[in-house]
Amino acid sequence: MLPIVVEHIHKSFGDLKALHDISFTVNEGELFGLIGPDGAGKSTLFRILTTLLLADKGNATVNGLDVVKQYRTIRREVGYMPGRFSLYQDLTIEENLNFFATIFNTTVEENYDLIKDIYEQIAPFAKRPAGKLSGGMKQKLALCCALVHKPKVLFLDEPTTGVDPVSRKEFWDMLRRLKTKGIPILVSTPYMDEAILCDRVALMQKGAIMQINTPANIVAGFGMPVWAMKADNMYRLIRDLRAFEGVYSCYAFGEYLHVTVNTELENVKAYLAPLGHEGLEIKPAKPGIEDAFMQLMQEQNELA
Ligand SMILES: Nc1ncnc2c1ncn2[C@@H]1O[C@H](COP(=O)(O)OP(=O)(O)OP(=O)(O)O)[C@@H](O)[C@H]1O
Repeated sequence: MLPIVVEHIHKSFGDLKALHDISFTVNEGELFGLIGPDGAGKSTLFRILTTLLLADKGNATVNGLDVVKQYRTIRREVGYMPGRFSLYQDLTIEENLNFFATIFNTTVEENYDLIKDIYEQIAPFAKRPAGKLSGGMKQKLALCCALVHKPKVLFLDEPTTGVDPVSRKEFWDMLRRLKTKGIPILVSTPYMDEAILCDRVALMQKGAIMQINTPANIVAGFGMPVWAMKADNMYRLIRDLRAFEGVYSCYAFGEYLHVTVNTELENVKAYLAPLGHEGLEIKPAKPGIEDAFMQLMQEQNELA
């Protein structure tokens, strides 16, 4: 039995198609990522799978249970960390955790082995109200609360959004450790650097899945050379490159632009030369998952 099966799910809000024909499966023990920008439909899908929202069309099962007919059992069996902070701000760390344990008819002690690693990091602040914790600590507490009843499947909706880079890294280290305990995890993120930490990912945009694969296969399937470019005036460089028909895609990547071209590179250089860009640098770049994602987004936009 697969932990998550999604078949042809559709969901609209008025005229807006939030999800369009979404299908995928999550395997036993898998860390599966839904990757996409704001508005891609990730939270809507989480809400359908955690039985908080009904799809217009399509079927889905979680741990073999139908999200419509068996919603009560699913609610008992899954852990869900919603995108927005879900804890009680006035309750302390300890009180929040005990509260979540109680509503699932269990105790913190009963499943302590599962949360021990994470809880120990916030235990020194056990008496502090959740509202007074840093973003990274809130996120650890929210994860403990989602795990306290030993869920059979874990849903984490944008757990690292708005969290500092160090806490983001720590969080992903925690997820890798959780994975070794065999809990299948569906996690969403808008951050591409987190995509590569998943076993498989679905790249989403505007309510549709563009590709599902392992991060390595997605990168391997990227068929174009990528050029890293920079100049003193990056704003003008990006504007000039995007205005040139020989440039296929161009977007900011760290301190460089990542550029793909549908002409010889020499033609791009010849186009830029008279424009007088100071400090212009052009060098080959190694394609990453961001490049694959941008290419897929562009292809989808061209089809639309
Ligand atoms: N209850 C609702 N009523 C109307 N529109 C909605 C509702 N919920 C979501 N939407 C719209 O559906 C689309 C998908 O939203 P969703 O929250 O699922 O995206 P997301 O990928 O999770 O991004 P975000 O990080 O912004 O939440 C967006 O355009 C959003 O405005």
